[in-house]
Amino acid sequence: MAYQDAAQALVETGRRIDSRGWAPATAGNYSVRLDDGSIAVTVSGWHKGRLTVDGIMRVDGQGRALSPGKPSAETALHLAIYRMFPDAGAVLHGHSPEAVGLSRAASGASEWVFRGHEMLKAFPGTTTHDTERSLPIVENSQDMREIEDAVRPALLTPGAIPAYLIRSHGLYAWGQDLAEAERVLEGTEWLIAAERAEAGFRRAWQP
Ligand SMILES: CSC[C@@H](O)[C@@H](O)C(=O)COP(=O)(O)O
Ligand SMILES: [Zn+2]
Repeated sequence: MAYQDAAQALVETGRRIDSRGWAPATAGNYSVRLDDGSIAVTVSGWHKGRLTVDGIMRVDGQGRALSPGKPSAETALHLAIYRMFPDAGAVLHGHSPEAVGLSRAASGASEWVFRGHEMLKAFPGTTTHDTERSLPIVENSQDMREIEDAVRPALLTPGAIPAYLIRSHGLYAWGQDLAEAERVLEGTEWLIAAERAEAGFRRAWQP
């Protein structure tokens, strides 16, 4: 993707993610891998529902700025995904209350397993509901290297989905392009919301 197209697409993605309540305050960050191997990424501190193309910049594979601005504080996590997965073309990060609530309720757990949902087919390569997929959960840190080191083994496990959850922080999702990354983010958010609803109904109907 060329830079101008990527910047415009990221602005529109930010509006959609914010409209779902997954980008409150200045939370979240987004990126796209460009044709020349550099990365278009959100500038740190922008409200992601109010992005303009001035809120997008370019960095190289080491996170060094190639255009004016301070890249997202979590740029290193985006770069880690691009390094691990050569086919990844876009990374999205949101802070939905549901995803963060799940990560805190499952305190101490290193994963949350989704079983039997038709929505599992939102994950690339999953063709049936009759299976299970694990969402890795890692502890939060202000040291991006710690998060990357903690999550890498789970992400490289065969059958891993292109998403993980940072406890008390938010959800990362990626795909070969922005549309696929958004589908994974949305599918994962839906699965979390459905399981929360299920838990509520089960509680309500307990004798
Ligand atoms: C509400 S602050 C959230 C930030 O600390 C961070 O987690 C985040 O997602 C956005 O940081 P940013 O540097 O704007 O990309
Ligand atoms: Zn964040």
